[in-house]
Amino acid sequence: MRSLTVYLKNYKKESILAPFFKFLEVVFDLIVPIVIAQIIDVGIANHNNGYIVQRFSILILMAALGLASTITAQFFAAKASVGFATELRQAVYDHVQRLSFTELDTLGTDTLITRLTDDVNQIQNGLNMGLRLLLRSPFIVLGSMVMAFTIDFKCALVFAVAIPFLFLVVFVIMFLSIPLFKKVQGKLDTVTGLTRENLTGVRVIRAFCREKEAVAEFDTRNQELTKLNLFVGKLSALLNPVTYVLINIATVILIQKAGVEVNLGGMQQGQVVALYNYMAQMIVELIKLASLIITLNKSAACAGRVADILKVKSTMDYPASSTYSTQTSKGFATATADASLSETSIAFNDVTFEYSGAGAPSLSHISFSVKKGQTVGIIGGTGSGKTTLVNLISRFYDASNGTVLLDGQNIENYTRSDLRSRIGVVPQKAALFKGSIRDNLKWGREDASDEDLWQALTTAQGKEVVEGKPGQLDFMLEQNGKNLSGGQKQRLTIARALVKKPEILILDDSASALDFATDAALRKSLNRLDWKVTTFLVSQRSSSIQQADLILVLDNGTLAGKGTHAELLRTCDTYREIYFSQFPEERARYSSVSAGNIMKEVTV
Ligand SMILES: Nc1ncnc2c1ncn2[C@@H]1O[C@H](COP(=O)(O)OP(=O)(O)OP(=O)(O)O)[C@@H](O)[C@H]1O
Repeated sequence: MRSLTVYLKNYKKESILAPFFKFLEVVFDLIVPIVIAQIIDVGIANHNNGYIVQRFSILILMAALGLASTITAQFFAAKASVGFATELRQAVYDHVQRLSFTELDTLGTDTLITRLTDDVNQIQNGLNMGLRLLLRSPFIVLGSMVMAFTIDFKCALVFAVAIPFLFLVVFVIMFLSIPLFKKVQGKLDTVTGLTRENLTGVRVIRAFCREKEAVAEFDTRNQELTKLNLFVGKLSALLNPVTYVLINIATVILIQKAGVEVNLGGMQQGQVVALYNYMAQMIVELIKLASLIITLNKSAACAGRVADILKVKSTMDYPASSTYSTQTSKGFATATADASLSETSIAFNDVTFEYSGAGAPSLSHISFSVKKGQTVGIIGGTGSGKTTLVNLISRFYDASNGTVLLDGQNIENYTRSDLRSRIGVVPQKAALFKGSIRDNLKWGREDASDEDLWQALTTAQGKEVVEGKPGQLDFMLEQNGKNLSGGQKQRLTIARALVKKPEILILDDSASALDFATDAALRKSLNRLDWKVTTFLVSQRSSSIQQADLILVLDNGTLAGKGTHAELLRTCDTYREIYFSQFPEERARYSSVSAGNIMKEVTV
C-alpha cells in the first residue's frame, strides 16, 4: 500500500497544503469557545456592550477565516486525490498491458476491472477525506484537551480519561473491519464477473431458457455480497453509538464537576460553557473520525488489492533491442552461421507448453520447420492445441520447454515491436473496436493509405461489406463491432492483419463464419499476395487446408502427423479420420485403391 504513495509525487504541495489549511481551521475553531467564555464572563457579567461587540466581531472574523481555510483545504485535497487516482489508474492499466497472457489468465478479467474502477475510486475517496480529516480530528480532540487544561485542571482530567477510551473503541472496530472490507471487494469481483458473463451471454441464456437459473445464481451471489456488506456496515455503525455513550458520560461528569467548581467560586459560568463547547466539538469530530476510519479502511483494503496487481511481474521479457544478429539461439546456430536456417521462417524445436496451473501440458514435444512463403495448415480435434501452437508463434506465451525460432533465431531475442511488425494475427474470436472501419483497419499500419485499406479488404473478401455500408471506410463500428455480422467481422479482422503486410500471417480458424465459396476465394487471393508471406491456417475444415504446403495434425497436444494432404492420407490415421468424416464419399474410394496409388486416386 505504501508503494502507491509514489503516485502522489506530483501532488506533494497539495498534500501538504490541504492538511495545513485544515490545521488553520482547527485553530480558529478552538479559539471560538474561549471568546464565548469571555463574552459571558466579562462582557455580560460587567454589562460591557462595547466589549461584547468587539468579541463578537472576533467571532465573525474567526468564522470567515475558518470558512476560507475549509474551502482552500477542500480545493487542495480534491486536486491531490483526483490527480493521484488518474495517475494510479493509468499506471495499473499500463502495467496490465505489459503482463503476459499467463499472468492475465491467472488474475482474471473481472478482478482487473473492479480494481481499475471501483478500487481506485475508493482509494481516491479515502485520500480526499484523509487529507482533510485525518489530522483535523486528532487536532481538535487533543486541542480541546489542551484548551481544557488552560481553563481548569480538575475538569480537564475528564477529557484526559475519556480520550484514550474513545481512541481504543475506534481502533478495535477498525482492526476488526479491515479484513472484512477486503472480503467485500472479493465478493464484488464475483458479482462483476457474473454480471459480465450473463450480459454478454444473454442471447444464449434466453435461447436455452436459462433465465431462471441465471437470475437465481446472481441472486445468491448478490445476497452473499449484501450480507457481508451489512455485517461490515453494522460493525462500523457500532462506532457512533459507542462513542456517543462514552462522550455523554464524560459530559455528565464534566458538568457535575464544573457545577461544583462554580459553586465553590473556583470557576466562572463562561468557562463551563467553553468546556462544554470543547466536549461538543469532540463529539462532532469523533463522528467524523468514525466515518473517516470506515472510508480509510475501505480504501486501505482497495489499495492493497491495487498494489497486489502492480506487484505482479511479467514472466515474459523482451530485449531492449533485438539481439538475434549477435546471439546464438538455444540449440541452433545463428542465421549467418547456417545458411539453410535463413530460408526457414518458423521452426519448433521439441516444444512443450503447459498453461499456468493447468496440471498437464497442452502441447508436447512439437517439432517442425516451415520455409518462408509456405502455407501451413493446422488441423485437429477440439482442444487438440491448435490455438496454443499459433499463440507460441506470436509469443503470447513462452514455451515451457524447447524453442520457437523465427528466421532461425530464438523468438525471445526479438523486441516486442520487431516481433509484432513481422507477425499478423487474426484471432479465433473477431475483435473490433468502437470507431470507424478506417480506424480499425489502420491498427495494422498507422500510415496505410485508403488504397492500401481497399487492397487488403479486397484480399480479405471484405470489399463488398464495406462498400455496402453508409460512409464506407468512415462507417462507425459499435463496441466489439456488434453492428456487423460474424462473417463481416471476420473479413475485417483479416483485412486488418493484411494491412500490416506481415512476413507471417496467422489465421486462427478465422474463416469459420465464411461460406465455402468465400472461404475458397479468400485462400485463392491469399496465394496471390504481392509480398512473400508465410501463412498459418488453423481450421476444422479439411477443405480449407488441403492445398497447404505443410499440414500439421494435432491430437491431444501431440503432433500426430505432418506433411502434405496426400502424404498424410497415406501415413496419418488421425488425418484420415478427420478427412473422411468430412468427405465420407472419399472413404469408399480410398478403400478401393491401394495405399500406393492413393495420391493419384484421391481428389485433392
Ligand atoms: N488459458 C488457458 N488456461 C488453461 N488451459 C487452457 C487455456 N487455453 C486453452 N487451454 C487448454 O489447452 C488445450 C488446447 O487448447 P487450444 O485452445 O489450443 O485448442 P484448439 O485445438 O485451438 O481448440 P478449438 O479447436 O476448440 O479452438 C485445451 O485442453 C484447453 O482446455
